[in-house]
Amino acid sequence: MIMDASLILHEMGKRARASAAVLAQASSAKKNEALRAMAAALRAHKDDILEANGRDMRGGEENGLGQAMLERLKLTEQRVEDMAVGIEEVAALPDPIGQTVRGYVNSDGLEIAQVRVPLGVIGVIYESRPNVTADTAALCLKSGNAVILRGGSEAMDSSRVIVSALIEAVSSAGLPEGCIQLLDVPGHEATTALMRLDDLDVLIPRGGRGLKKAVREHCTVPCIMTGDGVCHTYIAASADPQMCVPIVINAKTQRPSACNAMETLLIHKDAAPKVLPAVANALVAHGVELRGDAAAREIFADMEPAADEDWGTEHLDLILSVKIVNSLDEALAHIARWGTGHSESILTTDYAEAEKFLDRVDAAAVYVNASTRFTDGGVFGLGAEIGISTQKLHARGPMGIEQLTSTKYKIRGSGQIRR
Ligand SMILES: NC(=O)C1=CN([C@@H]2O[C@H](COP(=O)(O)OP(=O)(O)OC[C@H]3O[C@@H](n4cnc5c(N)ncnc54)[C@H](OP(=O)(O)O)[C@@H]3O)[C@@H](O)[C@H]2O)C=CC1
Ligand SMILES: N[C@@H](CCC(=O)OP(=O)(O)O)C(=O)O
Repeated sequence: MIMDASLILHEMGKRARASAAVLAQASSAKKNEALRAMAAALRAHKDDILEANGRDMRGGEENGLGQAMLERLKLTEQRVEDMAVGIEEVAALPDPIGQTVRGYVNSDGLEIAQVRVPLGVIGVIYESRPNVTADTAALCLKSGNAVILRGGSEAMDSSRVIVSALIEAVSSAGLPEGCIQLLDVPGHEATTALMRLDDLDVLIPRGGRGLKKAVREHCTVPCIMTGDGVCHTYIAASADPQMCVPIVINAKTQRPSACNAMETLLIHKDAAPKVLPAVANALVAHGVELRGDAAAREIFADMEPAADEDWGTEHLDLILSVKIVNSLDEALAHIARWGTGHSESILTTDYAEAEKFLDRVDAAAVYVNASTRFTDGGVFGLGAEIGISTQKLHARGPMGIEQLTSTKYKIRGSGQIRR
């Protein structure tokens, strides 16, 4: 299987590289034409896509996939339409390629322009969420990059039909079919081979800890990790009690399977007696299982004891760890110890405390008085996102089209030599 995947990928890499060269020179009008054709193709192939998704759903159910994961795998007519609209929104974004980031004349009289260019060939490994296939293909095409997609195995039928519709559209718009390719090989040997594909300019792995570990062990190409989220909400002593229930409920229950959902609630000891009962009752009413430390369980008895491993666990489900802390510093230390650098929030009315939290927490997105669920490319005004980077190099936080570009310097001289 290693040989098979590597051989297949070798050919895919060559096609992607050749297609990337064409795409890098394509006009904005041509790319937008292709994107609009991609949206139309999804609508035209809606029935095939839903049929394939039905097969994936049945497979998921047979294999015991949890409700949250099935919900994320499922497509409906509305979700296919949302995918098409999402691609049209990407088409409507300004083209980043060719933009001048900085332009100046240096002391030698050289005209120096730093301009945006595509990254080249991008590999994306992602979870079993079919809309990511369309979003990622659209973002890569708009930013002038060829992409090799490897979606989650539970969504493979859906991805296959979606990618085939997208390729048909790209080709009808006169761009090379190799701009968008699907690595349609099951098993982790295939994803591991993608991590080693020399033709990739960058790999974007989007997934949980198993994937992260595999990337650390096997990846030989530059990589932007969009990681798991052990996200916290800290209710400070001065928190506005009116805000606590809606924000906590939203952060935990609006989409528990998302990486930006809250996994641990920290509460200052002075706020806990007033706030915890209302918050905990609301969570239980929303079906959330609570796992608390001893102090939390003294205030709200309907909680399982939290084990040490709960603090580091991304449940991705209706399970929440709860801990009472003595100070902001203790909350910061807990987040530094157990957080994954994704999204963290403080609820407070104290300005100094809010600013300290914003400054000290080392995460991609740090919030005051808002739900961690907001960490999202669409919400942040990027159009869509290819993932939320939890690393610092090249890009951090939601990654849209600009984050899929690099720059180069164009220098225009008039005979200068360096002395
Ligand atoms: N920061 C972000 O932008 C995002 C983060 N996430 C995170 O993703 C996780 C949930 O996704 P989940 O369904 O668990 O997806 P996984 O992490 O299990 O899988 C994602 C992809 O990685 C592959 N993969 C998983 N493990 C390995 C491995 N050991 N070696 C090689 N390839 C591997 C999978 O292939 P296969 O399906 O064949 O197993 C799949 O294509 C959560 O932790 C969530 O927070 C999710 C979305 C966005
Ligand atoms: N940006 C996304 C979160 C990304 C994410 O976690 O996706 P998934 O793990 O597939 O549910 C959102 O909040 O909609």
